[in-house]
Formats: sequence, C-alpha cells, structure tokens
Amino acid sequence: MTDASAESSNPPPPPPPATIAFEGKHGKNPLEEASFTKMCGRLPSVLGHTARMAWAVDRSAVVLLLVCQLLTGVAAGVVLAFTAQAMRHLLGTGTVSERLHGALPALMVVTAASAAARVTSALSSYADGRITPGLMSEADTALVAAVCRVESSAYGEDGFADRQEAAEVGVTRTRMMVSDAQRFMASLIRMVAAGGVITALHWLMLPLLLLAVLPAGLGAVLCARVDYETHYANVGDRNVRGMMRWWATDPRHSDEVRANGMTGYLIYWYRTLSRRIDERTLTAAPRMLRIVLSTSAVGGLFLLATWATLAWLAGTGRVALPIAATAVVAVQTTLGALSQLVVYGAALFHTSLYLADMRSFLDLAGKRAPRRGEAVIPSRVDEIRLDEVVYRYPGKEEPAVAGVSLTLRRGKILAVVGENGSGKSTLTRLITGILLADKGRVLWDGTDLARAAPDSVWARAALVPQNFATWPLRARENITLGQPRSWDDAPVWEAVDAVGMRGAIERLPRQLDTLLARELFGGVELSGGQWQRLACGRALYRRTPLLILDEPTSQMDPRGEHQIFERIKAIAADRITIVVTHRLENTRVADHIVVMEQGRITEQGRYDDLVRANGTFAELLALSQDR
Ligand SMILES: Nc1ncnc2c1ncn2[C@@H]1O[C@H](COP(=O)(O)OP(=O)(O)OP(=O)(O)O)[C@@H](O)[C@H]1O
Repeated sequence: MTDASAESSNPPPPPPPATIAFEGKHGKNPLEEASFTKMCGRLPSVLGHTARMAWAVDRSAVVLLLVCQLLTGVAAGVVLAFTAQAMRHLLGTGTVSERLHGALPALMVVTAASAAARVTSALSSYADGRITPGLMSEADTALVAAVCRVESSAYGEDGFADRQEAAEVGVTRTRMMVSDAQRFMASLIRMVAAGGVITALHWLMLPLLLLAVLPAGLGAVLCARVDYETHYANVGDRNVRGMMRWWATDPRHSDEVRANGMTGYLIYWYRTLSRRIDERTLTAAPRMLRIVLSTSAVGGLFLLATWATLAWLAGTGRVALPIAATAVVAVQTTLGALSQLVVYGAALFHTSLYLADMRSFLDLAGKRAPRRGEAVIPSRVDEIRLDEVVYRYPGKEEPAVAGVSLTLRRGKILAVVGENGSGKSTLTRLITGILLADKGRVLWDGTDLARAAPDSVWARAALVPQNFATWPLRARENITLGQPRSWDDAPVWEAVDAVGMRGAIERLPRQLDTLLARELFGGVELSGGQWQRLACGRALYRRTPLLILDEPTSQMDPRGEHQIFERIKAIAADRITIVVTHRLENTRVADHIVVMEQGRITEQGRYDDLVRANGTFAELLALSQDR
C-alpha cells in the first residue's frame, strides 16, 4: 500500500456514472408496436378504469361530477339555442326598443344558463378535489402493498426495479387523471351540444371545424408519444439517481460521506446523471416543436376555410344574417370545446401511458405474489428437515445453496459458519421460506414450505438478519413490530432486559414512547450496538418455535454479546435455534455446527470435533486467533 502523497500529482478525473439502460425483456418501449388507432383505442379503457377507481373512493363525489358534466353540456346547448333566438330578434325588423324587448326573455335565459354553467363548473372542481387525493393514496398504497407482498425472489428478476420506478410515475400521474377525465368529458358534452346547434345552422360547418382542430389533437398525441419515449429511456437512470439521492442524503451515511471526502464525487455523480437525463429530454424538444408547428399550420388552414365558408354562406344569402351571427358564436363555442376535447383527450392519452405502466406492474406484482398452498404451521415445531436443497438467485450462474441436507430439532442450537459468500444467509432464507428451493424440499414437521401459507410460516419464525432495519418507529414498536402480545408493556420490558437495554431505554426522553429517528422532530438516535441489541430484543419478544440470528452480535460490546448468548442458551429448550456467525468462539454454544463452502456443507459436528478435525473450521479458528 502506498502513501497518498506518493500517488500521481495529476490524478485521473472521477469516472462518470455507468450508463444504465432499462434492459431485458421489459426494456422494449411498448409504444414501438402500438399504432395510432390502437393508442387512441386505449382512451375508453382508461376512462373506465378512472371511473371505477373514483367510484370506489367517493361515490357521492362521482355522482356530483357526472351530474355537473351533464348540466354543463345542457347549459352550453341552452346558451347557444337562446343566443340564436335573441339574434333573430336583435337583427330582425322593428325599432331598437322593440327588438331589444323581443330578445330580452332569450337573453335572460342565456344569462341564467351561463350562471348555471359557472356553478356546475365550480362544483365539478370541488368533486374533483374530493376524489383525487383518495385516488392517489389508493394507487400509492396499492403499489406499496403489492411490492411488500411479492415473492422475495422477484426483487432480483429482470426489470422488476425499473418497472417499479415506472409504476411510481404512474402513481404521481393519477393526480391528473380525474381532472383530465373530467375536462375531457365536459368538453365532449359541450362539443356535442354546440355541434348540434351548429349542424342545425348548416351541415357543412361541423366537419370543417373538426378538420380545424383535429391536427392540433394529432399534434398533442404525437407530443405525448415523444414525451413518453423520453421518459422510458430515462427510467433506469432515474431509478439509480433516486437510490443515490437516498444514500447521499441519509444521515446514517453522512459520516462515511464526509470523513472519506465523498461529497464532491457524489454531487458530481448526481449532476452528471441529471444532465444525462436532461439531455435526452432536450433532444426531444425540437421534435416536439416541429410537430406543434406543422399541425398548427394545417389546423389554421382549415379554420380559415371555416370562416370563409361562413362568409360565403352569408354573402350568397344561403343563410340569413341572424343565423350567420349566431353561427359566429356557435363556431367560437364549438371551436373552444373541440380544442379542449383534443387537448384533454391527448392529456388523458398521455396519462394513460403512465397508468398502463402502473397497472402492468401491479399485474406483475400480483402474479409474483406467493401462491404456495394453504397448509398451516402449528404453534409447536419439533423438526425442520432440508432434503438436497438447491437455490440459485435470478441471473446468477452458480447456485448459492447447492444441495444441502440437514435436520434441525427442537431444543437444539445449530451454528452455521463459513467464508463470505458461502451461502449461510441464503440457507437461513430457505429455512424460513423467504426463498423457495429450486430443487429439494424444506419440511417443517413434514409440511413442505412450498405448500404452506407464507404468513403461517412467518408467524412461527423470528429472524435477526445481518442487515437489520433501524425502524423510524417508537422504541416500543421497534420491539413489538406492531404486534403487541399484551395490553401492558411487561413483555416489552422483558425483551429489553434480555438484551441489556433497560438503562438505555429509561434514559430516553419518553422511554418506550421515544421515536427512534434522529431525522424526525422529537426523535433520538441509538448507537450501532444499541440498535443491534434492539433487533435481537424483537426476535426474542416473538417467542417463536424458530429463532434465527444472522451475525447477531457483530456490533456489540463483549458484555452485550455475552448476555445475548446466555439468553439464547436459556431459551433454547423450547425452540429450534440457528446462529450464523464469523466469531467462531461463539459456536461453543451450539449442539451442532455446519461449515459451508460454495453453497455446500463440507464439515459438521460439535466444536471440539471440528477443532480436532483440522479442516476448514480449524483453519478459520486459527486465523481468527493469529494476531
Ligand atoms: N439477493 C441476492 N441476489 C443475488 N445474489 C445474491 C443475493 N444474496 C446473495 N447472493 C449471492 O449468493 C451467494 C451466497 O450469499 P450469502 O449472502 O448467502 O452468503 P453468506 O455466506 O451469508 O455471506 P456473508 O458471510 O458475507 O454474509 C453469494 O455469491 C452472493 O453474491
């Protein structure tokens, strides 16, 4: 190792972030195969889905919304029809006061209908405001629940994390879904009402108006397509950026970031990745501009043709002047409604692209939810047997566990040792049924875990994983994990005592009620070893027939470690206990020790037998003592 000062005076620049592409079978942009008509054909299903979700969230608000939409349309029709009537009087014969007098009733109806339209539009916004928050929370919760419930192996599958990221965007887009759908419906109803009136004036007007706005609609849909393509290309990078943001800003990593001088690199890394994402977005901007300009030009030509036709109809006496005047109003109204129709139609289409990602991820998560069987594990478990168990992680060449047979008995402590990556943690995941064996079987008193209901298995297991969580919950819930065993705190204190944490908890500002999260207001932080003691405390609190501790004391002082192992011995008679450890001295507590190498058990026996055997165990023990 060389001293830093001896390194090159002109060190290389920091490497840019690796290029991350949304790869695998899900890396293919779904739009590449979708035709324009197919894409438009999605709209009814998106509207239907929106309506169903909204209905489940707040029925009365949905009814209010629908009634308001209908009234808005009726009001638009009434305004136009009575405007035509008023025009007939105003542009007819007689004195000014006679003409005004004749038009007055129609004008009053127009005013009342306009006022009603305003009220219904305000009520629509109110209904939208009532539906949208619930809808977003529903979608968000559905996503979180789906991810929590999938088989653990799904996390490592091709594209799972990226599809989850795409689905997250779908959740945020649900915010726009109701208002887009509502505006689309409102403009559709207004368009039908105004279109009816304008067609009554002259049949040619409506097709011309349609031609005037359709190019804009086409442009909006094409822009939505480009926007979605950019989003799709950015999914992988955005996913990594989001993770990195968490790692860089989480207070738990702040010591490492600062003391190792990583701040500059992290910011450079974050900025480079953000720029890469921005670049893709900017590359799309000229394409969007071209689309908007060309479609606007075509639409403008058709609009010109509409006005010219109206002038020609009035000029040649084909329509009377009062009708032509009404037509001007009707053209404006229909044009407004049609423009909104295409704008919100395109917006809905745009939203539907993201929602489709959300739905397809929820479908995927549904398919990857455990479907194992209904067998239930009883509260007493006497034996767990592994028969030639093999497991390979998705995407890996070699199995992490490559044919392990083992019998664990109630009242006995098993220690699992072996070098890093030898498959110890994977073995514990297979024993608890977090992972299901690719080959072979794990039997709990004869029940194959592949046929057992997972919740019934996990109700019988307590696990202290190597990377345990430091939950931002109160101290009490960090022990009970939200599953209290009694109405008082006695069992909680018992678990706290078992791991020697009473003094530390009593010194907290609100004892068991203290929030253990430094980053939250009123929260406090524990030391690494104290957190690990709590993690052990919650496993002991569960009092389950299977207790697994994966490196349970790696951060503890000798007193804490001694206390934990004394406790493990004291309660071992009622359960099957597994301890995974690199501190080989700790395996003295075990009735049986297995040594793993490359996914296989290569040695097994009691501590003294293994020391005498002069194999891997003895070698590792000698290394741990050689200082
Ligand atoms: N979630 C995962 N996805 C893919 N591969 C994994 C995963 N977890 C572990 N592996 C791989 O499986 C093998 C066994 O890992 P495992 O964590 O079981 O080893 P271990 O013996 O517990 O190691 P350690 O002593 O470092 O905790 C390793 O090659 C590892 O890279």
